[in-house]
Amino acid sequence: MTDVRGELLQQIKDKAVVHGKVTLSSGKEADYYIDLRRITLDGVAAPLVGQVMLDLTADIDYEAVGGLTLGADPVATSMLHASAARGKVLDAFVVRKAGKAHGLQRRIEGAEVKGRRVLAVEDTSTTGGSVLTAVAALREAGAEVVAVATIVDRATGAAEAIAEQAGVPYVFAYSKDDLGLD
Ligand SMILES: O=P(O)(O)OC[C@H]1O[C@H](OP(=O)(O)OP(=O)(O)O)[C@H](O)[C@@H]1O
Ligand SMILES: O=C(O)c1cc(=O)[nH]c(=O)[nH]1
Repeated sequence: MTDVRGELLQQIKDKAVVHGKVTLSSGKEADYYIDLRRITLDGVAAPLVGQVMLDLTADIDYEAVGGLTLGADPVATSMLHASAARGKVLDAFVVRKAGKAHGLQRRIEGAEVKGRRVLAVEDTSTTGGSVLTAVAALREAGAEVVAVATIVDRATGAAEAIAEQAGVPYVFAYSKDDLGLD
C-alpha cells in the first residue's frame, strides 16, 4: 500500500517551506512561510492533497467543500476530483473575499450551499481569520458548516479561534512539528 500521507508530507517539506522573515496575512511577522500554492498547484503533489484531505475528513458527513479564495480553491477542487475517483460526488464552491458587483453578484461561487452540509477548507491556517471569514459567509448564505479542515496548521491560534468563534471541529493533516518547524 502506498503511503499517500507520507508522500505529501515529503512534497511539502521539499517544495513549500521557505525560511526567512515574512509578513503574514494577519500582519504578524514570522521566520518561515509555508507556500502551499506550490503544492496545491503542483502536478505531482496536488492529486495527493485531495486524497489526504478526504482521508482526514472521512468521519465527517458533508456534501460540498470550499473556502476563502485563493488558498482554499485548489484544495477544494483536488478533493472534488479525488472523491469522484472514489465513486462519490462531492461539490465545490469558492468564497470571494468581497461580494461581486456585476454578473450574478454572488459572494459564493459554484455549488449551491444553502441548506447543505459543507466543509470549510484552507491550505494553511495561522490565526484562522481567513477560514472564519469563509465560515461567516457560508452561514450567511444558509449553509450548515460541519467542520473546518486545513492542510497545515501553524499552531498559532487558529484552533482556539475556530473553536471559540465557529464552534465546529477543526482538523488538520500536518502540524508544524510534522514539518520539523519550531
Ligand atoms: O489563518 P490566517 O491568519 O487567515 O492565515 C492563513 C491564510 O493566509 C494565506 O492566504 P493569503 O491571505 O495570503 O491570501 P491568498 O490565499 O489570496 O494568497 C493562506 O492561504 C491562508 O488563507
Ligand atoms: O499566515 C499566512 O499568511 C500564511 C502563512 C503560511 O505559512 N503560508 C501562507 O500561505 N500564509
